[in-house]
Amino acid sequence: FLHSNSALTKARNSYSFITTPARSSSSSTFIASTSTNKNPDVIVIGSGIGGLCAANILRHVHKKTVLVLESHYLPGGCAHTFPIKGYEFESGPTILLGCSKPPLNPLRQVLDICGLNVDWISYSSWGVLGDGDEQWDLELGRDASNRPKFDSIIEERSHSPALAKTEFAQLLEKTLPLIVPATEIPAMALRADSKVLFTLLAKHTKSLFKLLQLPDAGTGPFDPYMNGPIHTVTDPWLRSWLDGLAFSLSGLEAARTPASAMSYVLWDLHRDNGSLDYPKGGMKSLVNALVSGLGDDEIRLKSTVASIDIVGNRACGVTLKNGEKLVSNEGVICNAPLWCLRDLLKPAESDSGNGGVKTLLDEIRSVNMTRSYLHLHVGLDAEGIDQSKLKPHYTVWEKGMVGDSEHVCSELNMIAVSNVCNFDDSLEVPEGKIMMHAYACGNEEYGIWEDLSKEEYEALKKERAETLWSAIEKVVPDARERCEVEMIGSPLTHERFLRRPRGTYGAEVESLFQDGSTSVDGLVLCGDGIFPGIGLPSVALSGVSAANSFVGVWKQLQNY
Ligand SMILES: Cc1cc2nc3c(=O)[nH]c(=O)nc-3n(C[C@H](O)[C@H](O)[C@H](O)COP(=O)(O)OP(=O)(O)OC[C@H]3O[C@@H](n4cnc5c(N)ncnc54)[C@H](O)[C@@H]3O)c2cc1C
Repeated sequence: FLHSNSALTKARNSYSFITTPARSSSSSTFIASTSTNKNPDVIVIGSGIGGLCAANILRHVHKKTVLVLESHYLPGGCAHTFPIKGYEFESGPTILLGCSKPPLNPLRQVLDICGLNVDWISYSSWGVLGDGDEQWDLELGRDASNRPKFDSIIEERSHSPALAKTEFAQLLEKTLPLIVPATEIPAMALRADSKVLFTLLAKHTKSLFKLLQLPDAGTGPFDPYMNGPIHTVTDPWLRSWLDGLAFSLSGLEAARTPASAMSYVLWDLHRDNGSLDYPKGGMKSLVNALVSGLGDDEIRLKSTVASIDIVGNRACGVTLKNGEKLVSNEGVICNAPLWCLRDLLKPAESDSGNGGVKTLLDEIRSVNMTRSYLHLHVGLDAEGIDQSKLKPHYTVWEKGMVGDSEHVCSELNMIAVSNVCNFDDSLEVPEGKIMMHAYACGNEEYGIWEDLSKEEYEALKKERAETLWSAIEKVVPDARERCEVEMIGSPLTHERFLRRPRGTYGAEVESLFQDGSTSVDGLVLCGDGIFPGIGLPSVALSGVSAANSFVGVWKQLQNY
């Protein structure tokens, strides 16, 4: 308790350092005065949630020294928060489940095992706004007769409700075995190499046995549950809903989303007391908690890694963009997106020990990207807005949910509107104001934004953001008159500030790395390019797995 309190103070201090322009512009890298100049055991490239989780597990559980190198001036990667005119806008995630009640997701497991505290706000419904007058609330959990509350939505919305309800009930039943890994196996049991079989055998034999009976051991896409042979969803409304739900998880329709992620989300949303969770104080408090778990000299911001130094076939450190060389005793964890990693691997033609690098580069070449994002962040005057009538989140289907010509996931159709001031009054916004974030999820084409003049670029931003504005207006009709801050983010903004090549949401499920192991000794990967892919719980899991592979099986088993 004492540790986490002092650590939080440290996080606050370091955050004020990060957000104070006068200080942050005074130096190109953040090197704490307490730096010991000793080589860390493990260097972590990137302070996304995956990298921060890996570093915390290494430090707190395995007692290794770490150094996290982040190219941005803010930590958190896609989950970072940025201050503008008194508002703390969130650049990405807001929707989480499995943080407030068991079974706890890997992210919450990391916080717990490392003694880091975040308070969680739970809520149990979000709004859905379709074309025309369509408007309904997705109520989570079960009703008095223990049926998913979602059944009554199906009843109202599907044209063949009896069929749709049966198909949904069967879907929940048939996907139940897939939640074994998420509900029975703690993240600490996993590791990014084949020795994972030993840890599972030693401590989780029954669950391992169940896992091995799953198709593809649970790592495949959801397709067999949407289109057969395991189960077929034929009802058009239900199919659209599942596609939309999947799309916000993976940037892909349901059939191409990881079956394990889909099954877990379906189970968790519709279980007894199903709810969603949000870190009180916003994503900043989550990132701060993870940063506070590291020593002052264990994270350096504005430190872009230019290459991973590989001698023979072993990763033994990195070179920064400013030429500084940093050596690690045991290896390197890369949390940067896979396409960034590609640029950090430079095989020397003359070195015959570079076979591992070439193999890894070939693997990365075969990874396909999902598309990008369009963002609209607004600060609004809240006078007269009755938040009790609003929801913390909306899914807006601008062109409808079930269309003949337009797929539910088609361009600028599904817009997420996040209204987190609805339930968290501790967020940083000026007095009497609220902030909203509307975004077109993972389907914005990067190509249309390339090679434009400044004028063309600004005009395109205005034009494309009209759809996002219209989504916000469905929630607050006079939003434009209330607006005092407006920021439109294109795929180029996404690429620049989230360091995501071509602004991508992440890797397509078919090309995810199955685990973080690589053909280069001492180089382990974590983040949303690694199974189970996109999402904070998933990247936390790959972070833990990467960290665990820096200790032997026996030590890992002793440590949890
Ligand atoms: C708009 C949006 C909404 C989302 N909503 C949700 C949601 O509601 N719920 C959910 O669970 N998930 C959501 N996600 C997905 C989730 O945010 C991501 O999957 C997750 O944050 C990715 O984390 P990561 O650890 O893989 O890496 P990233 O967040 O990509 O972090 C990688 C880090 O590496 C750094 N880096 C890259 N190259 C270098 C280099 N050469 N040197 C040093 N540092 C480098 C980057 O700056 C970055 O900080 C959303 C994402 C977005 C964009």
